[in-house]
Amino acid sequence: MSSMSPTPERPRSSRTAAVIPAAGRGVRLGPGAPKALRVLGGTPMLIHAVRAMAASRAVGLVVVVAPPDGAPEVKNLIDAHVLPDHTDYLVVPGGATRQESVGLGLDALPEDVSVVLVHDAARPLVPVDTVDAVIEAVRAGAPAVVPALPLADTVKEVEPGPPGDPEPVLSTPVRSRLRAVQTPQGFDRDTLVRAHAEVAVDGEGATDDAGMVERLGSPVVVVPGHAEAFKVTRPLDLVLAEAVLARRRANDGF
Ligand SMILES: Nc1ccn([C@@H]2O[C@H](COP(=O)(O)OP(=O)(O)OP(=O)(O)O)[C@@H](O)[C@H]2O)c(=O)n1
Ligand SMILES: C[C@](O)(CO)[C@H](O)COP(=O)(O)O
Repeated sequence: MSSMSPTPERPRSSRTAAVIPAAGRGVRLGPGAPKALRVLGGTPMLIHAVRAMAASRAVGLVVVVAPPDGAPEVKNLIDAHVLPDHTDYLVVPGGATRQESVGLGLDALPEDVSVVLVHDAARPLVPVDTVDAVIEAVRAGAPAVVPALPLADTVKEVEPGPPGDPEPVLSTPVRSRLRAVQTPQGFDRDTLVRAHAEVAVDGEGATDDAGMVERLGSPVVVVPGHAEAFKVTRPLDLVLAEAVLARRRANDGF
């Protein structure tokens, strides 16, 4: 494990890098430290997410996008935790939206990276098999790959109104055609960089990176996601994450 300065280097061979947007505040999780720094099983969520990417032999570099004023703290945190020898990392400050933070992570990639994963720090428990399946699909030629799961709930499209008011239903999409999308999402680097440079997104920005690639007109494919790749968004998700981690530790015997 080693840290690098965020300057481009000359290409030597083609590497796969993971960009981890971790600059969010975690408003929906409630008051406390920035979400990525909250502890899960005694270890910050961000460290779980970094290790989940580094668990793949294919990932040679992890770029962590820290809260805008928290890059030194995040670098110290990662320095204090063990990562596999094959994994370099960089820490860069993030932006006001997830999209902006991912863009700042992409700007920091060295020249020799050709495949990029974008993985939410808020999905700390994604299994390595899911990471590898995404990378494999990109390496096999897909410019954009997303892990996703079928939905358990029926979904309604509504006309949004003021919070708490009844909202008229506009339609019920056919559930069997819907997928709930997770991360890591995997990309051919040039495609993702072009999407971030060319796709204009209004309002809050894009909710995921594959959506931006779709707007370019490039194909996006789905591979099977995993139940344990869920996003820690609300307090109940933390309870589930602690339970998953406790079960893993019991199974691993430590
Ligand atoms: N300005 C932002 C906002 C979000 N993220 C990251 O994007 C991922 C997914 O975002 P989300 O789960 O919505 O995190 P938060 O924005 O922190 O959550 P909330 O909307 O509840 O504040 C997280 O790893 C988060 O740290 C980021 O890097 N920069
Ligand atoms: C990228 C993502 O995790 C895919 O499901 C999701 O869209 C992030 O949304 P958030 O509101 O920024 O958590």
